[in-house]
Amino acid sequence: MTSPGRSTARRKPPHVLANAPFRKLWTAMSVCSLGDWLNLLALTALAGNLTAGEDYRTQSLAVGGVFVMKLLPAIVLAPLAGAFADRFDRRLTMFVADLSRFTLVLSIPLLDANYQWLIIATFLVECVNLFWVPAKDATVPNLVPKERLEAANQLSLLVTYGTAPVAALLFAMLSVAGEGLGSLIPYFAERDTHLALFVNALAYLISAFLIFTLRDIPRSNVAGVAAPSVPRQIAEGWQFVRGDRLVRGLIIGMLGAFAAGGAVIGVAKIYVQQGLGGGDAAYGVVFGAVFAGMASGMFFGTRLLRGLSRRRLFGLSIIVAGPVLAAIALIHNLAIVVLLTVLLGACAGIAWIIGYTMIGLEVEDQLRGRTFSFLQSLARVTLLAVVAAAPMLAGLYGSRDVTISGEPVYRFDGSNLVMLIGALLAVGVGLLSLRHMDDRKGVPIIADLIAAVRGEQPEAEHAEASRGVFIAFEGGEGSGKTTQSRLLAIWLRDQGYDVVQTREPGSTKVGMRLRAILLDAVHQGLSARSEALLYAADRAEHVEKVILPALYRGAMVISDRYVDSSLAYQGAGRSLEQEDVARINAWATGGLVPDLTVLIDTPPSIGLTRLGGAADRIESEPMEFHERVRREFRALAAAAPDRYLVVDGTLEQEAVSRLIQDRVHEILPDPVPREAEDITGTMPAIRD
Ligand SMILES: Nc1ncnc2c1ncn2[C@@H]1O[C@H](COP(=O)(O)OP(=O)(O)OP(=O)(O)O)[C@@H](O)[C@H]1O
Ligand SMILES: Cc1cn([C@H]2C[C@H](O)[C@@H](COP(=O)(O)O)O2)c(=O)[nH]c1=O
Repeated sequence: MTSPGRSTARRKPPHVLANAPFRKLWTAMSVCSLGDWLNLLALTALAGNLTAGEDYRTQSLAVGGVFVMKLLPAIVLAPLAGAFADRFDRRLTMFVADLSRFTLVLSIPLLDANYQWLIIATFLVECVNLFWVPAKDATVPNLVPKERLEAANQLSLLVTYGTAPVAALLFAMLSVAGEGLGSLIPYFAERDTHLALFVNALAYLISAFLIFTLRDIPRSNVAGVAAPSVPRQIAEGWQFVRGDRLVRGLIIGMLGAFAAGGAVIGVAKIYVQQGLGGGDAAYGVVFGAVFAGMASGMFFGTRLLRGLSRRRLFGLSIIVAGPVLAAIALIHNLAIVVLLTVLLGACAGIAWIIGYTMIGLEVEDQLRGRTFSFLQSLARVTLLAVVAAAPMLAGLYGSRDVTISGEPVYRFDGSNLVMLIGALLAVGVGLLSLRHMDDRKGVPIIADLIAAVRGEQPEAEHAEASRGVFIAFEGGEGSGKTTQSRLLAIWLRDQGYDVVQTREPGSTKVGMRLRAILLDAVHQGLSARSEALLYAADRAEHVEKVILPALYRGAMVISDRYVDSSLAYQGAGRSLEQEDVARINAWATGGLVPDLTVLIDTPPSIGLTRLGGAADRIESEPMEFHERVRREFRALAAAAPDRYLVVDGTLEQEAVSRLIQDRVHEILPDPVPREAEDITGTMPAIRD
């Protein structure tokens, strides 16, 4: 038996944080992010406290005003700030921005600011942030080699969001400490949020110092292209998104989740204060619970439900957020609300990570940046609209007591109402995106969920066929499927496996005739539905006559194309309803799903030029057709990453083979079947 062709170990490049200038910038980023979150908490809490004596409506609007001021500059001034970052000395921009933020934040406690100054200072701090962030983003590539850029960006993202729960905890602690300090230093008495604001200002000062000492940032910069305005980004992004059903479903889901989250953020301070009777510390804990939940959802959620289709998990997590939010709205108990908030955050975390990953994989390289900025711009606008509207709505509704025999037994106020509306929105949006994206139509979602919770594979008619291993190769024309399936079969046979190498269409007697009908260029004008049915008919024959018998006897089956080809070519390519194509194929195959699908992802512009001879009926389709096919393949892989290996088909053949072997190696059974070992075990000992 030959040993498997593992890739030779390469020397690991040093961790991106080993790079001293980047480490310094990253430390400044971390301190600033912590300051930013602390700022949000302290200012919304202060707005609530400054209007504590006022009626419910005034208080709601006061807190809402802070959120509006925090989001408004990003929408109005972002392109200007981006252009500034490209034209001026970035180090100086960041240093001056840090000092300005320090002064503005410090002015609030020092001047014992009233609400008007609080709002003005909030707006100005956010304007300054708009200059700091693009200058920082533009600096990272100056400090980090190209191959470590992705790792550097991941670390930036980690501190941007990872500091939120830390800031929430710090805020809760500073609020308690501020109260204690009040009895020692009279200044802090009745000024609960001031200590947090001092710490917030200090964070900006520390960042200013770090940036000042960071000499590696180039002084002059090449003038870049200014970022397009938010409305333009939205209009451009929509052009692409509206044509893609999956991305549309993802964006609807993510924006709905944002809107529901915005509703909670907008009323959180008032809800904790009025509904739960909590102070600033409780507000900090509830705020932190959202982020702790998000982090655990991103990390554990997708791992726990590994077997569930990603598309289903995405929709389900948004739907489940609805009842959780409704429970938060109605149960007036701080401990229970904190636990439910962690669960709510987990749902949001699952949806966010799946959505982001799927968009990243689904969207073409050259469109990805635009799609993300479209999503971000729309998310900002949605958040601004909801965060501004939520407290207003809460204020308009006011607060009402539910009475029994004249006795007040329950208080239902505007924040409860807003959260209930948010809950309904989450359920509606979750259902809508599930409708857009479900890839297992006809399979009951509850059964799927139970199977996933138990760690089982989704149910199929041919569960008993699982003695063998079924590997499918997918990809566009000339991507390298035939080459790689042949090489894999040789590699496996070398190791003693019983291998059946097959293909679609045309691996049975009937199938060969169907292949001729399907691919012969004389059959132009074949209707899309007939085409889909003919491919499904070939597949039904293939599964019954070739694949299942081989799997039953424990063989490794390698098929060049399977169901995904129909979803990509007939579904996306011919624009048939995806769920119809999925349904006829689920019926044709009895639900047999490959253990692993290897997608060889090759741009059609390259794959088509690799083919020799006259183009067949499908190869001669226009380039947009093949682009749609490629996108769908990638989306299918993104929806169930555990069951797919996506390989870059433009790599050298040997490199592609090695990646495939590495992945297949993980699912290989013992080449000698257990029964054979049992038999060997009972053989009489060989004597001379
Ligand atoms: N990684 C690669 N780099 C360059 N050329 C390749 C690579 N893989 C395969 N080829 C070549 O591209 C051509 C098409 O390969 P192959 O037949 O394996 O593709 P395919 O995906 O099966 O195509 P189709 O589905 O259209 O039959 C062959 O000439 C093959 O030698
Ligand atoms: C299985 C399957 C295939 N097709 C298309 C894709 C290709 O153009 C041909 C098969 O040719 P190959 O050289 O053997 O790859 O058929 C399809 O449209 N739908 C399917 O389900």
